[in-house]
Amino acid sequence: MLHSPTSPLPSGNDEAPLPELPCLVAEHLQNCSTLPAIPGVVFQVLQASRNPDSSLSEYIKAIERDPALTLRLISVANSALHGADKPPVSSCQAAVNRLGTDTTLAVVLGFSLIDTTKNVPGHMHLWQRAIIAALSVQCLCEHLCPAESTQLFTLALLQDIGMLVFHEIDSYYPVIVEKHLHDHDALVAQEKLDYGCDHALAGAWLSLSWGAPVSLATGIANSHDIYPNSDPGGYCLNLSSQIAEAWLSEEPEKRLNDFFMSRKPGSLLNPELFSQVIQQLQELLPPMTRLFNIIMPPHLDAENLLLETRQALLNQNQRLHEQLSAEREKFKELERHNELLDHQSRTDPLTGISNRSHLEKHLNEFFYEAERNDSPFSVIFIDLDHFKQLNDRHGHQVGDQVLRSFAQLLAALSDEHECLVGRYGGEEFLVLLPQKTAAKAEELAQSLSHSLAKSVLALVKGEPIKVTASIGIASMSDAIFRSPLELIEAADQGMYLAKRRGRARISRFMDSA
Ligand SMILES: Nc1nc2c(ncn2[C@@H]2O[C@H](COP(=O)(O)OP(=O)(O)OP(=O)(O)O)[C@@H](O)[C@H]2O)c(=O)[nH]1
Repeated sequence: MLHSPTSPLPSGNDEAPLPELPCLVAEHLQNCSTLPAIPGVVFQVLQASRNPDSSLSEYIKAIERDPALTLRLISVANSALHGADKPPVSSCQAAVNRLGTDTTLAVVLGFSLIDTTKNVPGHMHLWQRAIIAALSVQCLCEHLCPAESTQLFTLALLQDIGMLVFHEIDSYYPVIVEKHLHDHDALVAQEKLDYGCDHALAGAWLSLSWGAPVSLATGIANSHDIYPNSDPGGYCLNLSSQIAEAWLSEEPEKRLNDFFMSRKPGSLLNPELFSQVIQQLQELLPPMTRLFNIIMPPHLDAENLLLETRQALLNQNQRLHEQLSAEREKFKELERHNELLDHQSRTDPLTGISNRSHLEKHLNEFFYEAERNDSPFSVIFIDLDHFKQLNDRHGHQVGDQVLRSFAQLLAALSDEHECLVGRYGGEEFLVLLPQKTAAKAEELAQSLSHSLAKSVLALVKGEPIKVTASIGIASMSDAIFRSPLELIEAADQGMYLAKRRGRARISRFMDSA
């Protein structure tokens, strides 16, 4: 961006924290004789507003020089916007007192600018937008940030005055405005492309050139910024622009409804506030447009709009509710699926009891816990006898059935005693007995042998199939085991001893030593 060759600022404003204007705009602002001239009265009000030491009487003295302006200011002070529930004022002093300096300045500037520009093609829309935005921001601020209300009223009313500059610079500008009449963001983007800055910055410098306070100029410059919920003043300003744009669109009810429905979750604009703002605007707009001498923007069917908004809200809530239920169902489904995966990762598919990796995980846990606490921990290693023969004689399917039935016996055992049972591989099974001594493990092994002896594990053509098992037992107290694997190997050795001794029996690792 080029530096402006000659600053449009009156002396004393050099410290204004504004970005520089592009050369083209700065030159026009400096030299353009057709830009709206500020009447002497307004100039004096501006002077007073720039001086922090000015008293209200200086505003009043300046305004009283123009009886017509004084009358209009009194009317504003008595309007529904400022004078509702208050006794009417009849003097300039009382009006300025009621309105405060910010609003007085806005109204005085507004009157003068509107009077001088309203007959220029395209300008009426600008002022209608300004009035709707100013009234909206005032209504919103009353509820969300009353302390900022008057300042933001001024800002909203004057935020688009920079458009007057572009109207003077470029005879094609009215076409651009017309093209983007209902899309302010698109207009701003086009201005930046064509002139190197938007009308907010041009308006800020224009206001400074008239002698407006730096705070007002900065506010105008930043009026297109997007403000978060946490900055209620800025947020109200954003909302007011959107309301004004929707109000002046071709389908105001629909656009306002869409605008409300598209607000972000957690927005400060709740349904009650929205309906209050729309109703207040309906009441305030006619007298205000009369006061400012501008054409009344289209009248809305507010009742219908609010009905539609309420209905849309209900539909939205219903949709949200349905979405939430669907998501909950999806989540439950996912949970079920995860549970299934978890179960599958722990379970031996043939027998339905714990698989080897699950056994090993717990073996580690029990082993190190016993080691740490010097507490008992025993392991039972079971190998079904002559299983190859069984498979060979009756087939694999019968073998599978036997494995499943044996696993059920083991599972019943784990229900009775605090232990973990699982298939270690092939026809080998493990029982892990945390907190159990070798003697307890032996008791349990015997009980298993007895129930195995009584159990029919499969039927082949009505013939009962029974099996025996060789069982080995190892316990933490049997030796110094350096790892969980060494304890399992010891139980395995016990099992082999049982095999060597003739199968269908129980042997302890201790006996093999
Ligand atoms: N049906 C079936 N058989 C299996 C399965 N896994 C391993 N086997 C069989 O189990 C048999 C184990 O045979 P061996 O290791 O020789 O042992 P054994 O025949 O039981 O003899 P001993 O252990 O000495 O009593 C093999 O024939 C394997 O094919 C399985 O999932 N289903």
